Amino acid sequence: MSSIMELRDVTRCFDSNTVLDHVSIKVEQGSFTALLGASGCGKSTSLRIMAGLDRPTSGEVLLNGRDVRGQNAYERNVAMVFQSYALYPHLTVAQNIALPLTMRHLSNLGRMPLLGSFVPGATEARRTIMNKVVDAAKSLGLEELLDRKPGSLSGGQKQRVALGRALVRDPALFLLDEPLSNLDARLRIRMRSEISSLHRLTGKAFVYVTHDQTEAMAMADQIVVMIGGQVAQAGSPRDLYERPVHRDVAAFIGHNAINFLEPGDGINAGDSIVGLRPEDLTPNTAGSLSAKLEASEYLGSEIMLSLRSRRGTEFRAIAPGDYIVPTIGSDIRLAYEPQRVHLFDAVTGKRKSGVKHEAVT
Ligand SMILES: Nc1ncnc2c1ncn2[C@@H]1O[C@H](COP(=O)(O)OP(=O)(O)OP(=O)(O)O)[C@@H](O)[C@H]1O
Repeated sequence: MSSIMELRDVTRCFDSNTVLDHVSIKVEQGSFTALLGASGCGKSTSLRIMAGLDRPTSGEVLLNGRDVRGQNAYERNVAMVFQSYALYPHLTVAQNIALPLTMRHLSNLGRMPLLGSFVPGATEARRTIMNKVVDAAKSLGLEELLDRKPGSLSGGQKQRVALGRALVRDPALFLLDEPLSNLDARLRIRMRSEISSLHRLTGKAFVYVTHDQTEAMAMADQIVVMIGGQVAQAGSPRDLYERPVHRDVAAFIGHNAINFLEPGDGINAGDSIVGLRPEDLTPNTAGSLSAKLEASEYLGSEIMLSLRSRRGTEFRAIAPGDYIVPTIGSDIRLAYEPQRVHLFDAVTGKRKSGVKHEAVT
């Protein structure tokens, strides 16, 4: 498959501050790529460079295989959706959605409400634009709101208008910068599936910036994990969950924070750090790992157990919802599948393979 967008060895410095450090990212045609990482890791800067709103200090930016470093944002066929919606408060929903088309297809005079009708071709152009606006509004459930002003809309509706404005441009690439972070948790989940549907509907590539791993896991087919201005790992959600190349990636991915156990915590893996997810560790009287039970949280379908190793490390395990929780303070045994153990170098944090590990009983 060919890339619609590629950052090739991009570095971006602001004075002496290197914000992107030799970043390479490939976005395939029609894919959904999430740029995931903590605040300040360089996600937005990468997206702005893709959009043409910022330029790399060195490295290449390829849109459809062509170097676009010399092109401004408006010359690239990409649409960007911001967290802040960036809507014009004095324009109606229809006018906000139509804006990129009116700017492109109507002259200053043609845009004027009355005089515009005397400009040759303007009426026809307006009709075409209105049809596109109505189509976009239909696919986003905004038909009823076309005459309203942004001030009277909810956060979710405003974000839909911002998406509509991107949609009417029929761009080659959609760039979305934390578009859901101003919404409450329930609406975020709903909008998440709406954005996924929009992606399927358009068949275009989406690049989506987020610091929320759940969002990235739920929507993306490629996740690019960025740490400190570098790409730590790029791959499918499953790759990243099952084979994180670094302990920091392992710590970032997964609904429950992964446990890191050190030598002496009960699993002998030489001097490696052992990564074991709570969902891969469960109470079992025949289990090989022993720990003190410190607390339990009943979550309905499962019970989250907080434990402490004999060396003093805190970690967590998950028991099924019908597990009879022993007295707090007692020692319990836990089992895990050996293939679910991740081993990381204690110094570099890099994933190790081929190192044996066994429980110390
Ligand atoms: N115009 C600028 N001038 C100086 N420093 C900047 C500029 N833009 C970004 N930075 C710095 O670059 C770093 C990366 O910023 P960026 O916005 O790309 O991070 P991010 O991962 O998107 O973070 P967030 O999730 O908080 O938006 C930050 O330390 C930021 O302060």
